Amino acid sequence: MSSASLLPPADAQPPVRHPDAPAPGEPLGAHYEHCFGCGPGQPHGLHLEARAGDGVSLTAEFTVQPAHQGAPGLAHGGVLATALDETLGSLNWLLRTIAVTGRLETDFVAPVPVGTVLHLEAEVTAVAGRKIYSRATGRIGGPEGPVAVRAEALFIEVKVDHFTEHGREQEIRAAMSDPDQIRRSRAFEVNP
Ligand SMILES: CCCCCCCCCCCC(=O)SCCNC(=O)CCNC(=O)[C@H](O)C(C)(C)COP(=O)(O)OP(=O)(O)OC[C@H]1O[C@@H](n2cnc3c(N)ncnc32)[C@H](O)[C@@H]1OP(=O)(O)O
Repeated sequence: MSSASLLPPADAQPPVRHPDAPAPGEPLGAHYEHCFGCGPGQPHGLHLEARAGDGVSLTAEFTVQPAHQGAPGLAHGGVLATALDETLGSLNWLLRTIAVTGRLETDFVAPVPVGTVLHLEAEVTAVAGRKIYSRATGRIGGPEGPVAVRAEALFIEVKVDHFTEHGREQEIRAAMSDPDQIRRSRAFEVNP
């Protein structure tokens, strides 16, 4: 049961896949090397790998590591929420919109043991102005296995300034002098 703020308003529109979005099956890659969700430069990060699906949908996988435990041998709930957040955030690549999580509601349906591959799928359900509504599920035992976690979210579109104004200066400076980061950020730029 989702809260009222996750129900799209009456004037919401179906999402529109950007013409330059990666083709279905293509990996999306990391949006930032040091992202805890997807970055290759985070030793204990989730190293989540997402692939574009049809429309504004995607799939992703994340293998639960010993560093991700909450209880002995089981994934921490916050880490599972991170996997859902990252998966849902990756949808914005397909819209070519920069957006951050405003609200994330998570159901933990079954425990997820260490060593498990969490098979995630996510889709944008509606867009209303700056508000992007989406949902995701995570399954264990295979892409068709039982649901272990699910989430609904509201992402809010922001400008690149959101990061440059709020982020710590040393990381912002490092990111802005990294040609790969500039290339990834430009992918989001929308022509006026
Ligand atoms: C370079 C490439 C890198 C790309 C980088 C991509 C990173 C992805 C990483 C994974 C995702 C994350 O974890 S992102 C990190 C976690 N999230 C954050 O840090 C966000 C922190 N929060 C904020 O900065 C702010 O609250 C914002 C930007 C979300 C919203 O502030 P704002 O811009 O002033 O907008 P505001 O007017 O308040 O809200 C706009 C509309 O959204 C609604 N709204 C706002 N927040 C909520 C909410 N929590 N629940 C319900 N509704 C909400 C408002 O009612 C309003 O509706 P109406 O009146 O218009 O109807």
